[in-house]
Amino acid sequence: MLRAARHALAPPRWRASRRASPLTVARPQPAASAPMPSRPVLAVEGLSLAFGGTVAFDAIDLSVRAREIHAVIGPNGAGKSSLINTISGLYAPRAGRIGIGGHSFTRVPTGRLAALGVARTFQNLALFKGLSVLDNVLSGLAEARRAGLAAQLLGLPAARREARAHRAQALSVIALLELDAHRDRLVGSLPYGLQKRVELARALVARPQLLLLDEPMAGMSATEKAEMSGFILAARRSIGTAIVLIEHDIGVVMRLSDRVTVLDHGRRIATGTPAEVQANPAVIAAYLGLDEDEAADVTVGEAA
Ligand SMILES: Nc1ncnc2c1ncn2[C@@H]1O[C@H](COP(=O)(O)OP(=O)(O)OP(=O)(O)O)[C@@H](O)[C@H]1O
Repeated sequence: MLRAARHALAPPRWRASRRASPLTVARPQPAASAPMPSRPVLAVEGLSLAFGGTVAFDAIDLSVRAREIHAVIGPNGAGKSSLINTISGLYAPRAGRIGIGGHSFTRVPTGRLAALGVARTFQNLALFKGLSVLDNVLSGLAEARRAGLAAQLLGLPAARREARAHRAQALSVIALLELDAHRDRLVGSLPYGLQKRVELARALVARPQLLLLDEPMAGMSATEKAEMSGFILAARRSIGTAIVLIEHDIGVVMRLSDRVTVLDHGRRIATGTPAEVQANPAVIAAYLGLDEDEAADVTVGEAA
């Protein structure tokens, strides 16, 4: 029986023909035409994590360049979320190092993430539902606030200047993500797709060098996914942010990403361009539950 059944990654049409690669997705436009600088903003080396006896991932290398959109994909339980959670300091790895912007850590200090230029979103929404869109976006600048509480309460000039600058920054990202019309609405009153967009706005407001997106399109309709993909590209274009993207929709991944890393059972089995990865027998095998010889026999469609 195909193991694909356990993979939420494979849309039904991929399973229809055993001879069609689940990764065969036309790529309408290259995601990035500009040459990329070589220095990575994220350099993960030999990273391993276990929960007691359960290995979440092992000996993972991952390098993300400035302005790159780098997807991390893999079947359920492959270790994707655990990897992002470790990169953002929520979990302590048992081995390996994480380099961020010239600093190297065995465990990333979560309290310094914003200062390191890293922002993230979560698989499940983590917004202040009783606050407006604007206030939620402003909360993404809480760690950037320099004026002390007393200065803010007393309305001292430095605190007022900072508040004005932060508001302008928040309004600019709200405009970028086309949330202007909803600016003063309570987040809890918005449809789910818009709440995910607010979460993206909050992550972007501090203009991070590196953005970690854990399933930003989960639960979205095809139209909402297309919109969100456009906003992710706009963020990269306008802010220059490098993005690590965990996403189950392979079509989205293939269209958006510059490079893709594939995990399976906690191991990295491939890294390459979308075209390289979708032609890789080990990747096809992981998705279809075939051995590599069988996978080599699977028809792989051409990437544009
Ligand atoms: N907090 C935890 N405690 C114990 N085991 C965990 C924990 N989080 C993850 N795991 C285990 O680590 C492995 C990797 O899980 P992880 O959630 O990172 O995979 P994933 O690729 O993100 O899966 P999915 O696509 O379903 O979200 C799995 O075996 C999972 O059961």
